[in-house]
Amino acid sequence: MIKYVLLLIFFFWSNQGFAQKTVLIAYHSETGNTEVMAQSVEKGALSVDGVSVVLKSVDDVSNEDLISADAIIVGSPVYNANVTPEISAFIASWPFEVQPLKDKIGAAFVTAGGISAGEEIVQMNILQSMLVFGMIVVGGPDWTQPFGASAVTGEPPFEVSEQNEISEQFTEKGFLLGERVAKLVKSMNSVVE
Ligand SMILES: Cc1cc2nc3c(=O)[nH]c(=O)nc-3n(C[C@H](O)[C@H](O)[C@H](O)COP(=O)(O)O)c2cc1C
Repeated sequence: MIKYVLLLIFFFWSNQGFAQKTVLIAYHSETGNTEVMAQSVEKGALSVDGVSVVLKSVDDVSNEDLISADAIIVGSPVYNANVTPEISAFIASWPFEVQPLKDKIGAAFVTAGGISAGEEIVQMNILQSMLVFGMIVVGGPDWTQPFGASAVTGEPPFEVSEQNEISEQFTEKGFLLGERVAKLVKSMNSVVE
């Protein structure tokens, strides 16, 4: 009898979403600011028990990383009110045939020199691209960060020093975004076709 109960538990664990979920955080950073935000997003995701987190620069992300992730959070610096060429090329390289990224959770974070000099546009660009891949896009946990997380790095009073000391107000939003995505991914079971 006990054998059948254990078998049943294993069946549910492996098929009904109890297997450990993975959050992939993929970012590009030239001067370190977006990397600092990515680390805050990572801390937030790691604060949720039972979720594994992979943090990588986009140069190191493989198709296998993308396909095996249950959630993908993309971070970009704002360049001329757009994602950087590296993030654009990264998203353009995502596998598309047979929709392998469909129903994965997607989220975005950015860093920008100026206040309202492109952050929301770039967050939305990333989320819009994710929608093309059939992903389920989410923002932060409340109205103060509806499109994900962003940090201002070049305009007073938020200019960062050479140590990339981003204001805690922004890193906290990165943390909350990572935490939200991890909580959501953990609560998702098998997805409807
Ligand atoms: C070519 C270039 C274009 C940029 N364009 C913008 C922009 O349109 N709006 C803005 O707020 N910041 C802009 N910035 C500033 C960066 O977004 C900002 O410094 C960012 O934090 C850099 O991220 P990183 O340190 O991760 O490379 C630009 C920077 C560069 C180098």
